[in-house]
Amino acid sequence: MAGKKQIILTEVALRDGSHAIAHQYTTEQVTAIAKGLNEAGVPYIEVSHGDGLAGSSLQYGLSHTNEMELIEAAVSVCTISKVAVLLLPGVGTVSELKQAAQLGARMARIATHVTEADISAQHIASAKEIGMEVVGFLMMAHSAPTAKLVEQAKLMESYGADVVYVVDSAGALLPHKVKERITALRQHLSIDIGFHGHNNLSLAMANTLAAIDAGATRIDGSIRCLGAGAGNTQTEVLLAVLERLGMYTGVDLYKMMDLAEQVVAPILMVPQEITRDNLTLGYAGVYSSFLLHAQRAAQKFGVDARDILLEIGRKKVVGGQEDMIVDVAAELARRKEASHANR
Ligand SMILES: CC[C@H](O)CC(=O)C(=O)O
Ligand SMILES: [Mn+2]
Repeated sequence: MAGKKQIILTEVALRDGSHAIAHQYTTEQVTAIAKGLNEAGVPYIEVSHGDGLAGSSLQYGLSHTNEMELIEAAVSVCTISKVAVLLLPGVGTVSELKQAAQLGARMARIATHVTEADISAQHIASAKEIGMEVVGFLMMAHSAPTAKLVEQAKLMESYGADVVYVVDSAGALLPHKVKERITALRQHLSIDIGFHGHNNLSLAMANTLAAIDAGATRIDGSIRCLGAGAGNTQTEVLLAVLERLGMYTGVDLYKMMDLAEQVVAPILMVPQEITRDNLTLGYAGVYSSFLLHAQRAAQKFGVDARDILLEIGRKKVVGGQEDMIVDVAAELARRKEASHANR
C-alpha cells in the first residue's frame, strides 16, 4: 500500500442492482452478497430500494422485502464493510434515515437532481447529527453545465457533506466531460470527490478512470455489473484494472470474482449486457432506472421502448416522473394508430 494511490470503493449492487431485478431482493440474497463483499474487504456496501429509502411504491416498484430488513441482514454479516443507504429527499424522509442508522447503517448518500442540491440541506444536516458519514449525490450530471455542477456541489459541501459524487445516471457522459467536471470540482471543493457511472455507452470503465485521473478518490461499482440499465462500472473488473495501474483498494480480487460468478450471476434476470434499450438510455440521456418501466410500457402499448426513451430524453424527464413514461407510451400508441387509420 505504501506510496500507492488509494481508491475507496462503494459496492452498489444491493441498491442500484435492485432496479435491474425489479426490487425483488430476498433477505437470503442480500445476506449472501453482503457476507461475500465483507469477506473480500469492500469498504462500503449500499443497501436500499433502488430509488432509495422508502422507494417501495407503485410509482417506483414494490420491494419484495422491506428494505429495513435487508439493511439489518447486511449489517449482521458486516465486520469490516460499512453499510450505506441512499435517500432521495421527498421519497425518503429523515425518519427512515434514523431508522436505518439505528439498524447500523453508517453512511448516508443524499441524492438530488444535479440542479436541485438545495433540497438536501435538511437531510445532510440530520445525517451528520446522527453521526453518519454523508455523501452528496448529484444525479443526471450530464444534463447540467460544469459551472452549475460546481455551484450545486458547493451547496452540498456547505450543508456538511463529507464527499460529493458526480453521478452519471444515464450513462451518457463521455470521458472528456467526466474529466472536465471532476477537475472543476477538485479545484473548487475541499472535500473528497466521487464518481458513479453507468455502462450504457460502454464507457463506465473509461469514465471511472478519467474521474480518478482528475482527482476522484471515491468510486462506485456493481459486482457482475448488477446495476440499472447496462449496470455500473463492474467492480471486480475495476479491481483488476486498478491493481494493474498500481492503485490500492484493499479488496481481494479473487474473492470478488468468485462472489460474482457463484452468488451474483444466478440472481441476474438476464446476463448483463448492452442491449438496444440500454444503449438508448445512454444515447438519449435517460435515467438508467427508467429501463424496466419503459420496457413494460412498450409491451403494454405495443410501441418500441427506444421511441419511448428518446421522447423521455427530449422531454428531459427526471427521477420521480416515472408516470410520464406511461403517458409517452400512450401518446406514441395513439399516433401510431392514427397513422395506420390514415393509410
Ligand atoms: C433513482 C435513484 C438512482 O437510481 C440513483 C442512481 O444510482 C443514479 O442516479 O445513477
Ligand atoms: Mn446508478
